[in-house]
Amino acid sequence: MARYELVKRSVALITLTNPPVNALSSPVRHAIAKSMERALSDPKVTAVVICGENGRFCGGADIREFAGPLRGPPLIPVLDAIEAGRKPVVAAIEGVALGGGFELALVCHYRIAHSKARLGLPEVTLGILPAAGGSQRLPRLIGIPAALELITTGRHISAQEALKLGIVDQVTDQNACEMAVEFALKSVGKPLSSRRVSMLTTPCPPDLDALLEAATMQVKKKARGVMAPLACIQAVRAAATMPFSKGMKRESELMTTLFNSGQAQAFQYCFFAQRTAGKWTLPSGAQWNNSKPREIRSAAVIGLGTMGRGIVVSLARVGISVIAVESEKKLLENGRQMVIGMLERDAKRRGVSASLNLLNFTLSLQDLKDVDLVIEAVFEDMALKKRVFQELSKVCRPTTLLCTNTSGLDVDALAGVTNRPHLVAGMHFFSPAHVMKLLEVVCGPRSSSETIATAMSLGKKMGKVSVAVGNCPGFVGNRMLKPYLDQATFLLEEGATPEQIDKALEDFGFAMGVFRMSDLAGLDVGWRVRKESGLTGPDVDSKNPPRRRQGHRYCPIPDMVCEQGRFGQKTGRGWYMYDKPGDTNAKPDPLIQNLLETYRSRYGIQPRNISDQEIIERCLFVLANEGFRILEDGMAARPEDIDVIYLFGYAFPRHRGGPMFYVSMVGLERVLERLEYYHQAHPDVPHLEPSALLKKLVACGSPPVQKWREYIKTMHSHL
Ligand SMILES: CCCCCCCC/C=C\C=C\CC(=O)SCCNC(=O)CCNC(=O)[C@H](O)C(C)(C)COP(=O)(O)OP(=O)(O)OC[C@H]1O[C@@H](n2cnc3c(N)ncnc32)[C@H](O)[C@@H]1OP(=O)(O)O
Repeated sequence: MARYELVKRSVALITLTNPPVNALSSPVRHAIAKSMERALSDPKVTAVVICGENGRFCGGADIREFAGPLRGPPLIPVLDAIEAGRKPVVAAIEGVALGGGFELALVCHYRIAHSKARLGLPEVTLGILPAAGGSQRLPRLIGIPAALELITTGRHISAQEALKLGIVDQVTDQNACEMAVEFALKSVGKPLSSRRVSMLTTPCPPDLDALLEAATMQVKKKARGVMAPLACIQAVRAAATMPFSKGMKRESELMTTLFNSGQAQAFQYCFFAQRTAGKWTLPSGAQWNNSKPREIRSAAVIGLGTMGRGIVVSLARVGISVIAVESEKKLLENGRQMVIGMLERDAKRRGVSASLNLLNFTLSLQDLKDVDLVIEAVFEDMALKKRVFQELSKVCRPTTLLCTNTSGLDVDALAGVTNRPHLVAGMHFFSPAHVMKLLEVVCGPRSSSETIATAMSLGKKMGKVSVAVGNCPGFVGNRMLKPYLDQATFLLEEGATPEQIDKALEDFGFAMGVFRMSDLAGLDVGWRVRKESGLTGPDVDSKNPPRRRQGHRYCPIPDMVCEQGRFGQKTGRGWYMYDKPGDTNAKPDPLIQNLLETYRSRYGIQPRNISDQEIIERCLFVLANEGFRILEDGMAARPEDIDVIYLFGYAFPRHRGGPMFYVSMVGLERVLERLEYYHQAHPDVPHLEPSALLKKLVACGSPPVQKWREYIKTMHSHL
């Protein structure tokens, strides 16, 4: 777990050896402690260098250990012994020094970093704070403002930025370990007291209170209801106002509170869920580690609407040449200008040059003969998409992969019109596609493992979190969204207002409630889908019987809002009113209030007081209930995949872990009982009926979410 060797006759080289990231697991902590003891007591040793195997210094504490009781030596005394030692210790930082790894570097007397190394204290993103002295040492080393920013955001910084901030002493393009050994030899005999960061006095700005207050306001606004950033601020305050030993005590108290809050578990679950989601499987036995993706050098995107433009940008900025296709000259020109503007702004932000030379624009599908992969992003109309796929089938070489960005149509039906159904898959991006991290990779029954491997790997290359899902209407994300949206509108019928529902969801942790979010996305999109599915429109007899469609309860209020030309922010009116079209400041609209009152009296609905608890339970339990059905149907391989989809595609609050993790924390028994209660009250809403899987899990003693997979027996697994 750590290798000890003597180099240059007098330098003890301690190499952490815990692949893949040299995390500070119990055996590693033990090995560091033993190696340091040996180095400090060996008279031949004059200096020590600590580095990590395989070009990675250290990825921090072993996060998996947080789930159980602490075993092995605690980290803090190990670190204190390094700092207090009488021989100079140099950290040779290659790859990453994160969290506890960064804290390890901070107790070394000198830090040498490779120019490509990245450093940071990402604990806040795991719902905790740097609790091995990081929150106390970093402010002493670089001052309060800079430390506050790094600790509350968890941002990784480059070696160059670390040098500028005074975190590292030297940056090198050469072997950091060899440089550190040379550096260590030169440090022998120099006084160490000023190199012990815990002994430094924190440079304290005169406006400390104002600074901390501003930081508090900022994190409260950015991460509603999240405890960790607030605890980080309190820890930094301790670094500014207390001696080191007292600050360490405060750091530890804050850490204990966070550890027991439940939020830390949710964040840490998210960390592993995100990594688990990349490990896809297909019923054929093909999976992430036995299927080879193809390399994609060139791609085409058909349709330059909002989605198509974002997809072009996502591809071009990772060096893939793109042919963008539109059907009319004006649309093509408009699309070209938008894409170029987006790429230029993106490049400016990242400090690189825009890869405009990778772009080609055309009106003709004939130009797609030689591309490796096509992503179709035309209007959401099956007949149109089928025509495009038939045409592509004729034009593209037989090995070209054909993907669709449909948000819910049958991918296999599209595969069926081509001469290569095995090379067809869905690549469902989320809007705006160059910003949103989620990609649902839709595996049709005929998609080959190579096709799925390629789509997943292309997603990763574009910086997306890709999740493999089965081919069913709405796939995973949008399939679950429908019952959630339905509940929100049923609650309107029953007496709630858009403001009340939004506030309950925002207090739960969503950045935006469902109605505010719908106004942002545009209400016309859902209206068009409802018309196409025969739920509304001139051909539907809305009065006979009222408030029912296709055998189930239906709320026509969203249609009535659209009929008034209220499509959300873009028209300046939606569920809320805005000062002008395009404004984002949502204000309650008396006209909506009026519409709701008129509607209720027309249908003889007596409005009732609805509690926030009912709003949360009905909206979120029904969301998870559909998630259970998706697992039963084999359309998602595991609950982690569903949670990742909701975290990255629908901004589900991370400190709640995702809908499936959330209900597991509420307690499945309670969720079942509440769904039964609501279903009894609303028997015409089938989505409220508890799913068979939920009942089964409760009957089996409500196992933790990581174990649900063992209880899911799907007859027809699609993944
Ligand atoms: C009750 C009071 C308790 C008081 C305790 C007080 C004492 C506290 C002492 C110390 C506390 C320290 C806090 C920490 O250090 S928290 C950890 C901080 N570190 C991080 O957040 C880094 C997390 N990792 C990453 O960001 C990346 O993995 C990275 C290192 C950048 C590498 O990225 P990449 O190359 O893309 O690789 P993957 O992300 O796919 O990871 C590869 C596999 O490694 C696993 N992994 C990564 N980091 C860790 C880790 N820190 N612990 C455990 N496992 C880790 C990851 O899950 C992947 O695994 P697999 O291949 O199985 O999927």
